[in-house]
Amino acid sequence: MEIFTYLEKYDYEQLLFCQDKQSGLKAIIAIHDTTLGPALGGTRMWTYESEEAAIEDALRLAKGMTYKNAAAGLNLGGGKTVIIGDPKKDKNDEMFRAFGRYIQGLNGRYITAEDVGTTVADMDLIHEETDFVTGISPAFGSSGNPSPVTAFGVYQGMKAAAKEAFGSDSLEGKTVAVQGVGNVAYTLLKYLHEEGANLIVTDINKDAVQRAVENFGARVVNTDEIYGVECDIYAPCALGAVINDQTIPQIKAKVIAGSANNQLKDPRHGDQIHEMGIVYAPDYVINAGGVINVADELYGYNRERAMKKVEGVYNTIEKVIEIAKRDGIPTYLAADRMAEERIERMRNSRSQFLQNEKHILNRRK
Ligand SMILES: NC(=O)C1=CN([C@@H]2O[C@H](COP(=O)(O)OP(=O)(O)OC[C@H]3O[C@@H](n4cnc5c(N)ncnc54)[C@H](O)[C@@H]3O)[C@@H](O)[C@H]2O)C=CC1
Ligand SMILES: CC(C)CC(=O)C(=O)O
Repeated sequence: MEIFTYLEKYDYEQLLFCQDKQSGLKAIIAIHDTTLGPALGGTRMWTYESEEAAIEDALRLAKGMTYKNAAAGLNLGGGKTVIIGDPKKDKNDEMFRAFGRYIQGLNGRYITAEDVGTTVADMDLIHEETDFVTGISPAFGSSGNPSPVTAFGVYQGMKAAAKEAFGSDSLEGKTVAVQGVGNVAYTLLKYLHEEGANLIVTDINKDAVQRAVENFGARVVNTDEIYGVECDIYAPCALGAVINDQTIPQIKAKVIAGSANNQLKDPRHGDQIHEMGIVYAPDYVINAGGVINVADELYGYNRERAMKKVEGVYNTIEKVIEIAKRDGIPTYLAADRMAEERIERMRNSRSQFLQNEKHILNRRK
């Protein structure tokens, strides 16, 4: 990859490589756009096939955060970190402390939180070195683990998409195929089970699948069978690029609504599912609950206020569907337009993000 060509093409502001030999830290922080405010996005720890794959993931995820935060109405820009390593084997306290110092060095241009492979305990270690971290332990006045709140937002967005596809937002009796039964999906399954949905699940982790069977009566399928199962709603809740040339011909669902980031392998896959009449709830709109929740920490965290805002994911999905119908475009494009228009309006009145006391996480103390 020609890095500067890529950065220029998609208008990235900054890409940082952070290395600490002692702890084994190899982190990549990507800051896409800070027009709306400091870049807020989680830290993913993953075993990447190559350094190039890690860079690409950081860049794609950071751009996704710009759009997510803009579409959610947050005054925040987009950034993301990936740490190269196995979250089950390669973590140590010094690694997250070293990473925290790198974040501190950015002086508020980037604020982090959890993502796949990182936990509240990891955020607490980062917090030893910097205040520019959210989703730390509630004992610090923080919001804690964002995953259950992300799940609540996905549940709301799924209902709004179901309303469009089936004429009612009730999920009772609907069959939902959930791919990945991790932190977000587990709580999502709980909401769906409580509403009387039939559940089909898959995961590479057998224990995770077993929990879903025991607690929610879910039926299990193999990981490669989930795309083609008979269902009303397909909920991708594992990793990205799952809507692609191989999977699209198998999909029987009328709605795609799940938490995974970057679900479309390429934009043209969004066009294809639109042509098939599938109601697609754009990933970064439906999964914004977590970031809406952690962003509330900037105002002194208030759980009730945060949950009220997350409930708004229902209305945002409705709005995206409305724009798509009005303009005769797929929902992924409608969401992009909505986000880009908001950023453009702000860009016209202010350019680069400038640190001020509003962005310092001192009010939660
Ligand atoms: N945690 C959060 O608050 C947010 C998460 N997301 C996105 O939602 C997705 C899930 O996040 P979490 O639940 O936090 O992650 P997680 O790591 O807890 O769960 C992911 C699950 O997917 C499973 N998995 C991995 N590869 C698979 C495959 N090929 N087939 C089936 N299952 C597979 C894993 O075993 C794991 O159980 C990710 O894409 C994440 O970026 C997006 C917004 C916020
Ligand atoms: C997990 C969130 C708090 C932020 C994030 O990185 C995301 O929404 O993908």
